[in-house]
Amino acid sequence: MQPDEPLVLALPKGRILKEVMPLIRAAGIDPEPAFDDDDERRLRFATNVPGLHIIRVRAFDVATFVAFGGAHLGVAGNDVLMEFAYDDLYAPLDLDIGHCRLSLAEPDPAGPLGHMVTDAAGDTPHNVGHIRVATKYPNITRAHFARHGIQAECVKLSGAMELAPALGLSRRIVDLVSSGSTLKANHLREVAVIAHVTSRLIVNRAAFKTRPNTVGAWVNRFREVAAHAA
Ligand SMILES: Nc1ncnc2c1ncn2[C@@H]1O[C@H](COP(=O)(O)OP(=O)(O)OP(=O)(O)O)[C@@H](O)[C@H]1O
Ligand SMILES: O=P(O)(O)OC[C@H]1O[C@H](OP(=O)(O)OP(=O)(O)O)[C@H](O)[C@@H]1O
Repeated sequence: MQPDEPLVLALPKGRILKEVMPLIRAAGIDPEPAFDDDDERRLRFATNVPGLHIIRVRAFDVATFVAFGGAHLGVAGNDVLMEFAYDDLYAPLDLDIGHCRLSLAEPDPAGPLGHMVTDAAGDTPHNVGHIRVATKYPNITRAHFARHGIQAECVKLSGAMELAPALGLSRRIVDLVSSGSTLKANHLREVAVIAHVTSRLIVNRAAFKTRPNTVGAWVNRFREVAAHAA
């Protein structure tokens, strides 16, 4: 990471992008027009700010790009930050967007999956020394159950976790919940909230130390913008 290299800001390309762009623009950053073109195949974009580029990557990869120094700044949910627990980044600012929760869910006893008291791993609601859970968050899930003295075997999925109980992968899932409508539509119920989730501004620690004037100035700018939006 050379001091004269452009600063790189990593943004998640999925659902959070719509919520984060007003903050980016309020901070005075306008990406080149191609950024808004869904057919554009480039992933790195110049902005109106000389020496500041934006990359558009998957939400789960923002933390990795920033932790490895490929990007200096980024926006990521604390679900992603908890899952990876990178030492090389820090999250100085809650942007108060992307509100949801990371929860444990299981078949709703009153619904058509209510008969599912066991899963392929043999666990029951009353015999849970070892259980199986389908999730995109195996590290958080294992740590959560370990705190309760339970060993969780995780089936790693990248989406559509809510299908797992009906199709026999696992009785339980750990996934993000916002309105609760996805759980309901799949005959599941939320049984425990593991973490409340919002999106954070994240910063590569080394970049913050070696380029305090530029990286620190952006952190301050986003702090002002977030305070004003609140
Ligand atoms: N239902 C939701 N409501 C609010 N925020 C959410 C919700 N689901 C996810 N988020 C937040 O958005 C981030 C990205 O969501 P998700 O992992 O579902 O990716 P995506 O936007 O579907 O894109 P992709 O899976 O293609 O990377 C999550 O890490 C979380 O912080
Ligand atoms: O409680 P709700 O308001 O229904 O939201 C929860 C859903 O939102 C997220 O999925 P998303 O829509 O991002 O799709 P994905 O499975 O492709 O990540 C999450 O994984 C849940 O499936």
